[in-house]
Amino acid sequence: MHVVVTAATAAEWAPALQALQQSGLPAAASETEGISLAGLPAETFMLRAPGPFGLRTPLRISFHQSGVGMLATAFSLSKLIWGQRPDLIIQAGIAGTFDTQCPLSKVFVVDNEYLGDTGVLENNVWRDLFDLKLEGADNAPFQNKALPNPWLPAYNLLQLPIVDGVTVNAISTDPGQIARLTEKYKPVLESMEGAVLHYICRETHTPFLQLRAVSNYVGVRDKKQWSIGPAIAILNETLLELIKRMDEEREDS
Ligand SMILES: O=C(O)c1cccc(C(=O)CC[C@H]2O[C@@H](n3cnc4c(=O)[nH]cnc43)[C@H](O)[C@@H]2O)c1
Repeated sequence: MHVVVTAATAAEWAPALQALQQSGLPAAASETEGISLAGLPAETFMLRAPGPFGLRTPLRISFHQSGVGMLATAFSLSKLIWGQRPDLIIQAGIAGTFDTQCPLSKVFVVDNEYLGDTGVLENNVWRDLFDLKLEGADNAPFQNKALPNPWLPAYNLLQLPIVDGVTVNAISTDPGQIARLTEKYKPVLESMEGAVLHYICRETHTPFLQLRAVSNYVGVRDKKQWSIGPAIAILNETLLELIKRMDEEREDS
């Protein structure tokens, strides 16, 4: 089984990569493109030896940097999927939250994703592709105007809290925009790549999981109030725990 961990920036998965490098697990040069963008060693880690009689294939973990935003992510994830056909893609990243009661650094998995800035803002009313009748509510890959993750029951092995997310090209700063997105989609998280993962993986039938740690409250522009370091630390601890659980579950099966 080949699992690819992808993030907008290499910084978001660097602690997990480092932990695997220091673990002594066998590492092989990976064909994963994108990782070289970060100037980091291209490696694929093999967890556990194949089972008795060599019947079980090892769990292969490799790392991929998609770039920030929808455009870079769409290109690099498409290339990754068509080139390597991974068995699972885990998008690991930081995110803003719309929930002012949510503690910073909390880790979630995302079910429904929405495109938060594809449409038109007219007289202060936000109309998305479905309102504009440019897309059908259930036209693939959409389902009920959203991009849900049907693989969540299979891969949310740590039973992390499940929330919905909205994806934007430009981080939301305007209170009016934040209110419109909150009212229309009721998202807990905002990212710049999530919906792309859901869209492309649904289209290509590639299992996926979006794992996000909260780094900031949406709309807060003072970077000193962001909590990027702690969010990345807990995100990577969770990622390693998930990989370990995945490996154990394969051992049991
Ligand atoms: O501070 C800025 O001006 C700025 C402009 C563009 C991007 C950033 C990032 O730090 C984004 C990195 C990464 O983090 C995700 N992210 C984190 N918080 C949010 C948010 O409130 N809204 C949307 N995305 C967010 C995003 O997925 C980026 O890839 C800073």
